[in-house]
This record gives sequence, structure tokens and C-alpha cells, in this order.
Amino acid sequence: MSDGLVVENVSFSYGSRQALSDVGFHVERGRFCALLGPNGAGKSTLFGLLTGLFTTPSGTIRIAGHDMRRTPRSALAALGVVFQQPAVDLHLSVERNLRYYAALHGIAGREANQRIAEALERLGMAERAGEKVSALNGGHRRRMEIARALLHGPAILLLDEPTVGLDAATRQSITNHIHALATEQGLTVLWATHLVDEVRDDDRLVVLHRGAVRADGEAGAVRGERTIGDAFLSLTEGPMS
Ligand SMILES: Nc1ncnc2c1ncn2[C@@H]1O[C@H](COP(=O)(O)OP(=O)(O)OP(=O)(O)O)[C@@H](O)[C@H]1O
Repeated sequence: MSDGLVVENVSFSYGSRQALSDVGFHVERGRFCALLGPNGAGKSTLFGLLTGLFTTPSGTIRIAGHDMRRTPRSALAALGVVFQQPAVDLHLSVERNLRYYAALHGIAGREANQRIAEALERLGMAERAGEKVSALNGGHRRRMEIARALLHGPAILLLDEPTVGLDAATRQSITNHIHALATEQGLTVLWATHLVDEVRDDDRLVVLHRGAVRADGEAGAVRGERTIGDAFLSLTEGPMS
């Protein structure tokens, strides 16, 4: 368990507004975990804590065995992040965007070339390396951002609603790629979404609602005889926070 993702007793408030209360779950190494929650559930707040954007006033976060409070640099070095809002330079090529990001992590020269080639290959983007990002469709831009998040070799990949605005076929292709990274390469994945059709029965599933964990387990077991959509609705009914 030490090399996966551990969240224990995490609470967080914006002033008097409590956004997370006593949230805890563990994701084992190499698992794809869907973090499912409706708008306002607290997903972005949790991502803010996992990525060091906010400090954790209470509770423990361990990333690949590194405690966020005691060894934040090691914890963050083990993390790859795909944020909800794309942050890429549209006027540069895919390869140039990745090269800048690699340089930020102190990776240059032949090592950078090799990692960029590998990351693009993994996401099925090798032939687009020389294209300007502005010429790519939304799905390919997203894949490029995922490739970029993998360049420094993170143990854990966080994705905050990465398929927003993409069509169904593209969404499925991207979720397939990320599942393959988990099963084939041992990457631990936390995938935040409010789209129930992105969750598969053999995924780990954590349902967050009004800042609290409402369900935690293998998705097939959490839904039981219900569809995942019905299970989600019954777990998240009641007023929004
Ligand atoms: N900067 C802020 N100041 C005050 N309250 C906030 C702030 N950001 C979020 N909140 C509140 O915290 C709670 C959790 O919000 P959060 O954005 O983490 O949810 P979310 O699950 O990411 O929702 P969404 O899918 O809409 O992004 C909500 O009640 C929200 O209104």
C-alpha cells in the first residue's frame, strides 16, 4: 500500500464553508480509481490538496509513500496531473510543448527526446509530434496533456474531469488509454468525474457527495444489482451543499 495513494481523515474548509469532512480512501498501486461526485461534491478541493495548491489543515495524504506534509517535494515529484482547464501553448508544436515541460523538471537533451517519444507513443500520438497544438482536435490535445503529465515518470496520475467537452468516442478512447497505463505499467490513477458511464465494474470507485465519502469499493460491488447511474443517484440524493 505504501506506494499507492493514501488519503486519511482529510477535512478542509473555505472560511466557514466546509468542503471536505473526514475524507479517507486508499488506492493501491496500479489501480484505476474513479472519484465520482456531482458538482460541488469536493473533487476539485481534494485535487487542490493532493497537488499542494492548498495545505492540509487536518488529516494525512501520502503519495507513493511520501507524506505531503513532511516531504512535499518528494510527494509532488511522484505526481502527474491533468487539470480540468487545459494549459498548453497553442502556437507551439506538440513536441515543443512537451520539451518545455520536460525542462521544467530538469530533463533535457537525449533523455528528454526519449521520454517525449515514449510518452507520445503510449498515448497513440507519435505521428503528431510535429503538429501545432492549435491544429489538433480536442481529444488529441487532451492526449498530449496526458503524455506531458507522464514525462517525469510519476507513480500516480491525477486527472480532474479530463474528458469534459469531448465526444463519446473520444472519451472512450482516452479512458481506454488510461486503463491500459494502470494495468500494463503499474500507474496508480485517480480519475475525477461526474460522468457515470466512465466507470467500469472492475474500477475502484469512491463516491464523494457534499464533502464526504458515500461509497468506497470495487464499482461492480458498489452498484450491486443496480446500474451505476442508479447507484450514484441514490448515493447522492439530498440537497447539495
Ligand atoms: N474558493 C472557494 N470559496 C468558498 N467555497 C468554495 C470555494 N471553492 C469551492 N467552494 C465550495 O466547496 C464545495 C466543494 O467544491 P468543489 O469545487 O471542490 O467541488 P467539485 O466536486 O469539484 O465540483 P465541480 O464538479 O462543480 O467542480 C462547494 O460547496 C463549493 O461551493
